[in-house]
Amino acid sequence: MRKKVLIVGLGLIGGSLAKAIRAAHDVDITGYDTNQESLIEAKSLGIIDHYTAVISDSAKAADFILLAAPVNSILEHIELLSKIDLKPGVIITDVGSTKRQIVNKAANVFQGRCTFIGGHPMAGSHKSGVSASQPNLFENAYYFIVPDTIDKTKEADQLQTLLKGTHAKFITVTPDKHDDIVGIISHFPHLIASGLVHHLKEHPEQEFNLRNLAAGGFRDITRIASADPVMWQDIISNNSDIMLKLFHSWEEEMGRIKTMLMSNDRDQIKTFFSDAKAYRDGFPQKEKGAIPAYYDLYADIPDQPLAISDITRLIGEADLNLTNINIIELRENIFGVLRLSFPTLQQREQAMAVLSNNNYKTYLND
Ligand SMILES: NC(=O)c1ccc[n+]([C@@H]2O[C@H](COP(=O)([O-])OP(=O)(O)OC[C@H]3O[C@@H](n4cnc5c(N)ncnc54)[C@H](O)[C@@H]3O)[C@@H](O)[C@H]2O)c1
Ligand SMILES: O=C(O)C(=O)C[C@]1(C(=O)O)C=C[C@@H](O)C=C1
Repeated sequence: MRKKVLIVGLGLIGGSLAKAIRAAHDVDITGYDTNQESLIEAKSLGIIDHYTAVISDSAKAADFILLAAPVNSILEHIELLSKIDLKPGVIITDVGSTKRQIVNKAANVFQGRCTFIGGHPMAGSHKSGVSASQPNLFENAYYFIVPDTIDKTKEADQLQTLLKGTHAKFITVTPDKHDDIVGIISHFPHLIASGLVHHLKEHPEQEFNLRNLAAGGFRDITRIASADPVMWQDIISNNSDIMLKLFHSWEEEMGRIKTMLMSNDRDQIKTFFSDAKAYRDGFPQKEKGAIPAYYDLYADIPDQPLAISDITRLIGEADLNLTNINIIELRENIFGVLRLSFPTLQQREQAMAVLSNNNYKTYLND
């Protein structure tokens, strides 16, 4: 019999997981989402087999339940599931970006009656919704597996087998360790990115229309500020104690920079940048999670009508999956640069070949 999977929340992550699971297994997938349109779209794309407006019957029949809604909705669903008579042996997991409250809540309400193993794939996007989902979103990304204190090796293996189509690299950590790690690498940077946008928005020189002048650098560093506010509201409020701890070290860092500028010591300024560059350049290039979120290709575009549509047509005809497109700079009568993002290295290489064969100049900037 085909195993039954219930996915609660069919957005970017739920939809991408459904696609990855389907790619590796012949399973029966039911979707539940408060947004009816997501369900209809998921069904019509063949991501799910069925959808439901109430989860109880599908939950009772499920072998695996994946909670992929925002963090607070995951907490609500854990509570709800604890009141349903679930199938013996069912494995429940989630993808929420914080883990202490989720794993604790599950341990408290399930009381060992069924298996809950927290999860968190370290890949994503500032885009949301099932239409942005991709089967290979998690390829080579780290995927945190976060059991509670009870030994759940056998069930964790079963979960990883279900998720093998993600081609992610599983790493087991405690809830405390998880929230500390993602605090520094994901949540705190998100606060800073949104803070930088506010900083620009509140700047007095608004008659120069600063947001139009903000070029590639500002756009790159603030890309994640375009992510879904509800998702981030839940993440930050669940991890606020760790954010507050990180503010101490951040303020110290800002203080060091300020002192360096006040002394205007040119050697020290150079060392500041060269140390940061050396550390960042040492990040693994071909793995997702750290950098790059996508595989970016840059192409010169002449200031001619239809140049962009010609490039996207060539990429579409080659059956390549363009995950993002961004015009870095385009002024009259000069070349602009188009940043094209692809989900895999291989697709980027194919796009490079297609564009070069059609006389477009392309670059990498990894
Ligand atoms: N986006 C990322 O980069 C990323 C990466 C890893 C983990 N996560 C985590 O994954 C989860 C989902 O994020 P996403 O990016 O897929 O968001 P998304 O907005 O694309 O999808 C969330 C889906 O959940 C649905 N939903 C909201 N409340 C619900 C409820 N009460 N019951 C059922 N469905 C509900 C929404 O309608 C939406 O379809 C979040 O917990 C987030 O923290 C996100
Ligand atoms: O690539 C992005 O846009 C993301 O923000 C992805 C990102 C991250 O911070 O790296 C965001 C939240 C998740 O919990 C995991 C991944």
